[in-house]
Amino acid sequence: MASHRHLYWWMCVGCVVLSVVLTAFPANRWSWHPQENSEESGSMDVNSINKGSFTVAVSAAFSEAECEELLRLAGPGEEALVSGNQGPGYFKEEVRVAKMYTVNPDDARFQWVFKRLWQIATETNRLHWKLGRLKFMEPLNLVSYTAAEDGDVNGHYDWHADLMPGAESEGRLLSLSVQLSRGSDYQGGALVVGTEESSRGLGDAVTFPSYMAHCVLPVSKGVRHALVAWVRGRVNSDLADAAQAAHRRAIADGSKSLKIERPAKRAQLAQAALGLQRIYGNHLLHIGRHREAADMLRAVAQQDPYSPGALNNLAVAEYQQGKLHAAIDALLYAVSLRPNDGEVRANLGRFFFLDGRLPLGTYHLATAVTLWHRSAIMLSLFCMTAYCSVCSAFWCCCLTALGWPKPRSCDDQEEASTDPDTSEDHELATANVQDKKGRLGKSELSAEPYGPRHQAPSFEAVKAIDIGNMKNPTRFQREINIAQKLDHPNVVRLYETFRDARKIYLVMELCTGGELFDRIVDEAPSGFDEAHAAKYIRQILSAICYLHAHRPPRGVVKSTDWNGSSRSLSVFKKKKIASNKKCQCRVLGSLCLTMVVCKPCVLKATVASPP
Ligand SMILES: O=C(O)CCC(=O)C(=O)O
Ligand SMILES: [Fe+2]
Repeated sequence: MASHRHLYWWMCVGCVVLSVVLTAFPANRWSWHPQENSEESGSMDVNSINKGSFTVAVSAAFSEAECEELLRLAGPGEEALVSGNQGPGYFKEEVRVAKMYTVNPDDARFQWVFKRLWQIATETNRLHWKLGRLKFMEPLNLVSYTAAEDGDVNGHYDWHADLMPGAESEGRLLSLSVQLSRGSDYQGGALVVGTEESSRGLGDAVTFPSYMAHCVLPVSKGVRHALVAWVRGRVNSDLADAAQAAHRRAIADGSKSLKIERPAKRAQLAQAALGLQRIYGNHLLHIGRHREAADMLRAVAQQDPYSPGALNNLAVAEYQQGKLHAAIDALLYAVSLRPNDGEVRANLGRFFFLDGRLPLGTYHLATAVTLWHRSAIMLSLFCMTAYCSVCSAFWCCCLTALGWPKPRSCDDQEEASTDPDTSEDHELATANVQDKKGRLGKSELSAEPYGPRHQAPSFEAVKAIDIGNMKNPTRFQREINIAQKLDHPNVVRLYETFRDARKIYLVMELCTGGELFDRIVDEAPSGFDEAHAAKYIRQILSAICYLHAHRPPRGVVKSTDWNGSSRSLSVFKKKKIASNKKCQCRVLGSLCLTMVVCKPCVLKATVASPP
């Protein structure tokens, strides 16, 4: 035991050290600084600078030969399916389908490119953007968007903003995109900033503030290559206003129906207006207008629950308002759509933790840990809590100081239940959410799986079932669907299900009373009398009546929680039961269901009225 404890300890310490090192690794370590590279590469013709509504373009910033040279140096690039990380607690998904080559600032072959881009950035900023002092450039991305050959997803980059929340002193200020393909070499694939399609001229460079919503439409034929750069500097508060104004303008103009394909499993098509709303919602969240952010993101999630990050950021916005349960609801729904999303899992784990549901929190954080290293800190905290309260208190303080969410206080709870808008919010969240098959209906967003907020939360048990041992997964899924619909005080509730590669997890109501049979045996000597029996039988029959009324294909009889109500657990086939001579019963007319343990009189056609 002692050696186990040591091992545990060292694992925890290792996790924490690794996480701190990874977190603290300076973001600008690979950055390109102009001071070290002050030599200019020729002057820029200001006449080649064209100002649009949302962009400033420099025509022919790179010659045809230079564009070819860049493509030759960069090679075919790597798959870059996942992108669009919007910072801690934000969301990553298949926002982008492209191949990507990263150009590091210390790569001698590309120094002239960095210098040229720096010149474009500083010049357009001086003349038009006036975003403040530009400090340095990040590694460059050479991206290629290809039309899909086999009916798969065409290369694209869904609506996003390039902002990096949290890095105020060295945030992204300006984004640059250089067109490395001829406009006639591909179809679709336009870079749209706000509502403005940018130039397709070979070698043209487009600049726009990094807060601006933009996307690359799907390439339906050929390939589009582009070189993308981001310039960083201090993000001042004026930017927030400028960003809001720009987004509002973009949303107002965003009536064009812009369609971005999603993989076949996601039937929905992203609409321009919706994408812009999502970006604006994220932006509101970033600048601390949580309530407005939640309203905006909720509206987006209702129309397109697959909209990247909408549900996750909605949850963050709800949490920021103290509505922890609403945040959990949104994340449960997000997890059901994207079980392998680390950001969503990490947030769900944290929120379950804050809600005092440690096993669920641990489960979700553990799932997230491989995808998002910061969760390791929280997981370590869980581990340490098990052994040393002093250490866990210490780490709690550290994490709180680092800005991790504080545990929900009683005041928060009060606020959640008394907030006059809660019900309205919730109603909004419930309406018209589409499930995976595109059906309209209520989702976990609306499921209120923890009971009304004014009630004490019920406790749950998680049952893990090995997928490998499952004989008939379709039948099992059908059972789950039925069980999820059942809601009766004497029928065990199935709140939620989720799965990983090997197991399906059933989050069920916790029944702590043990088996009814054991109870009878235990109590029999002192007297498990008729009155006692009648009480339980009445509860069982009430459950049976309910099940029968709902006509599920199976019957359910439960053990008890011994808090006064019995709960069904065992599942039997009706047919099988009907042919079971010993236990056949004809109670309540047509009812066919096995009583695991019951008095002979109950099995007769008539029963006495319950007391
Ligand atoms: O492909 C482009 O032109 C722009 C890509 C982009 O927006 C990005 O990488 O952030
Ligand atoms: Fe971008």
